[in-house]
Amino acid sequence: MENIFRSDLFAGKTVLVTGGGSGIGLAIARNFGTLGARVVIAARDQERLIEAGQSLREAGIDAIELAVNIRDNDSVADLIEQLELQGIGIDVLVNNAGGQFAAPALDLSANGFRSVVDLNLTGTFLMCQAFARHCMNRKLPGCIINIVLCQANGLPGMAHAGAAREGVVNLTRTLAWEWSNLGIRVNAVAPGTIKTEALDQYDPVALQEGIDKLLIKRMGLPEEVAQSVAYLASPAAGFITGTCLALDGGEHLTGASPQR
Ligand SMILES: CCCCCCC/C=C/C(=O)SCCNC(=O)CCNC(=O)[C@H](O)C(C)(C)COP(=O)(O)OP(=O)(O)OC[C@H]1O[C@@H](n2cnc3c(N)ncnc32)[C@H](O)[C@@H]1OP(=O)(O)O
Ligand SMILES: NC(=O)C1=CN([C@@H]2O[C@H](COP(=O)(O)OP(=O)(O)OC[C@H]3O[C@@H](n4cnc5c(N)ncnc54)[C@H](OP(=O)(O)O)[C@@H]3O)[C@@H](O)[C@H]2O)C=CC1
Repeated sequence: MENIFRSDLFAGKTVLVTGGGSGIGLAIARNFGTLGARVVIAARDQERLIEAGQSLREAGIDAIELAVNIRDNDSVADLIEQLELQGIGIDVLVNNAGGQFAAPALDLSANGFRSVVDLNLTGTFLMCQAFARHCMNRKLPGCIINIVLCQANGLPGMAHAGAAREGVVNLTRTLAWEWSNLGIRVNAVAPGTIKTEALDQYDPVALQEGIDKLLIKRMGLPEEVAQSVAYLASPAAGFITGTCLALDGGEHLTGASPQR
């Protein structure tokens, strides 16, 4: 897909993308790298992360991979400490790591609910907090973009994820308030169904039914998410904070979420 941005837009900037070893996160990292940024990709699966890092470097991108489990505060602190020890300052944080499983609310165990909230809400908060402290230490501004998912009409079949992601949208607004005096802009992007390998875990018939109900009848592309994220991180979005951008083929209007 054509890149609409200037190729040196993020020269001199460093962008940290959680879950950057696969799917949407890797597309986001590749896009920032193509636009001149150094990128740090962080996730749990080291093998996949290294392979992703190599693919970025082969494309001429300055890429570093580091391990993190965003659900674990010590792991998050360790990630930031490693970056600081290496003299790497982060300008943009993209909280992309996340996920869930499909299950009717009546069947969800307390632990199953908690694990999805832990990953998507608590994990995102821990990363945001560590990043804000890092910005304070550097005495420099920053930018956070939280990837959520289209939950505006509720998320039947994924109550835990809907609650967690709506929590992240509210967190986005609150942190935009609290950290405006630090020069940190905080925004979110809410994708609908985006064509990545992670969709293999969902029923293809249900997926197609959802797409048929959209205003734009196709899946979104990871590159489309990546360009929206780049826009929100760019100076062109310098007056935007506390928002959530729906990138979903109109799903937030049509309520096309299938019974998952
Ligand atoms: C119809 C299609 C709609 C498509 C919409 C598409 C929109 C969204 C797309 C995406 O988000 S793409 C997704 C990207 N990746 C993922 O979703 C995978 C992420 N999953 C995970 O990381 C983990 O599975 C998890 C959800 C965080 C859970 O990990 P954890 O290590 O905490 O799990 P466990 O310790 O194994 O289990 C904890 C608890 O949860 C229950 N559980 C786990 N998986 C399932 C499952 N598939 N079904 C039911 N229950 C599950 C598990 O049983 C444990 O509960 P207890 O048994 O202890 O009560
Ligand atoms: N594809 C879609 O249709 C949509 C996806 N989304 C969201 O976009 C994001 C990316 O999705 P997508 O690329 O499709 O799926 P992926 O499964 O490829 O991406 C999820 C990423 O999160 C990382 N991750 C998961 N748990 C943790 C953890 N505890 N700590 C650190 N990293 C973690 C995974 O890496 P690892 O396992 O190595 O840790 C993986 O790289 C997710 O938050 C997803 O829910 C939102 C709407 C739609």
